[in-house]
Amino acid sequence: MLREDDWNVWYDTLLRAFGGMPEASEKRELEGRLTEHDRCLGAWDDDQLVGTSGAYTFRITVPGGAAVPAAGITMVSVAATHRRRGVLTSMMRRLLDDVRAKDEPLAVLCASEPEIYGRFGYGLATHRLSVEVDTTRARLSVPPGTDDVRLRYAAPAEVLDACEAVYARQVPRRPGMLARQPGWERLELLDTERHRDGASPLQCVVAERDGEGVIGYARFRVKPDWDHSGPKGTVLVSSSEALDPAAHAALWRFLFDLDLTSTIVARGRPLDEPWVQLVNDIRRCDLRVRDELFVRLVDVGVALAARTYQVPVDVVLEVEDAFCPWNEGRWRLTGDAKGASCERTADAADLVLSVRELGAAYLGGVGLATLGAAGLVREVRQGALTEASVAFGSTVAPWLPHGF
Ligand SMILES: CC(=O)SCCNC(=O)CCNC(=O)[C@H](O)C(C)(C)COP(=O)(O)OP(=O)(O)OC[C@H]1O[C@@H](n2cnc3c(N)ncnc32)[C@H](O)[C@@H]1OP(=O)(O)O
Repeated sequence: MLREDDWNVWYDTLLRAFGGMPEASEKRELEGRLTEHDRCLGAWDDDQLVGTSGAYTFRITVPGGAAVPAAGITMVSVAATHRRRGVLTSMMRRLLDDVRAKDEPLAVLCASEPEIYGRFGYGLATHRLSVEVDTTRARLSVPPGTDDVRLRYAAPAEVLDACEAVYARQVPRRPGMLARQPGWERLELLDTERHRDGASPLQCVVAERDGEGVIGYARFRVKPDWDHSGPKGTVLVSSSEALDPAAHAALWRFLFDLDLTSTIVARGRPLDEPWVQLVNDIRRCDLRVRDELFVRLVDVGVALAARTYQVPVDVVLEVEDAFCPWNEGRWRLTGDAKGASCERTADAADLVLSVRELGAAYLGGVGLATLGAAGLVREVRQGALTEASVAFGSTVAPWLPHGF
């Protein structure tokens, strides 16, 4: 529990661990408001604060569309003077015990470094696509209906509610997305000098169709540049959502065609980004995959029963979980596209795996068969790995549009 008086020293301790750059006052103020002070931890050495961490009370979309309670572990730092003495380990112990006590079946986080959290049972469940497109060469062939979509510029704050309505309709459609908590929409509009990094203020274009209102939006900045051969500006895309293929194509064609620019940079797109299928020259897009969301099943039975499965599945999982031993043992998972149950069983195991692999596969973005091929899932009953892998899959790539 963080006392109001401790907030500034707590936040400064956190910032110092990330290099000590000061935050713009509007960002600091917003972070202060979004932080759940009753879920923050501090580690103290006498009167010296040497560790910070906390949790947000989220709901995350899982395959099938349910919004499942998940603790968003965040703001983890240990003072460099006290590193590698187990401070993070003791804070994670406390955090996960608290998550369990609150009956949240999942803990999720974005890692500063991917190596840190596997030891605590977090598996890498979603990835993000980063692109740097040479728009002097890459062009989009758009689907029918694209020209019926109207685009207009709008001040980002003025159309925020309409954009949020689009966002809210996307949340149940894609595993990994977080139901927006009050206040979080303001993060999307933060526009400090640090955010701009030499580019323009945040701009917004909304997509509309007669009778339907706003059906998509793109927020971006433009960084102008010129050399001896002419203009070579960059479009920096910060967020974009669209409700249908035509709106998506219209927005991205606009971004590709902006005058005086020759590059689009977008850092956090879903792996199944549709415009990638429309581009004439994929080699000009420089697609890179990065880690995004790590998932930890805190209550294996509740978590596995909360999602649905692409095809009927009946499998006994033997789960290893040294850090949260209450999950260890055998679980019978029975489910299909309508629902599932997951109960303890004394039956023989079909698959043996650690809770980390279960977390990686949970949102349907990483195949159990892929993990099995890496030697991380052991198949005891022949055929069980393929059956379970197909059932756990998702037709939509899981994705988290923003970090936390
Ligand atoms: C969700 C988030 O908020 S992500 C942000 C994480 N924070 C940062 O990256 C800020 C800068 N770094 C730090 O503050 C710290 O170095 C932390 C928080 C990453 C680690 O804190 P520590 O107290 O040093 O970790 P702790 O001593 O509990 O280490 C536990 C184990 O993890 C390992 N470990 C810890 N950090 C790292 C790392 N960055 N890379 C690789 N291994 C690591 C330790 O070596 C140790 O391994 P061992 O058990 O085999 O000996």
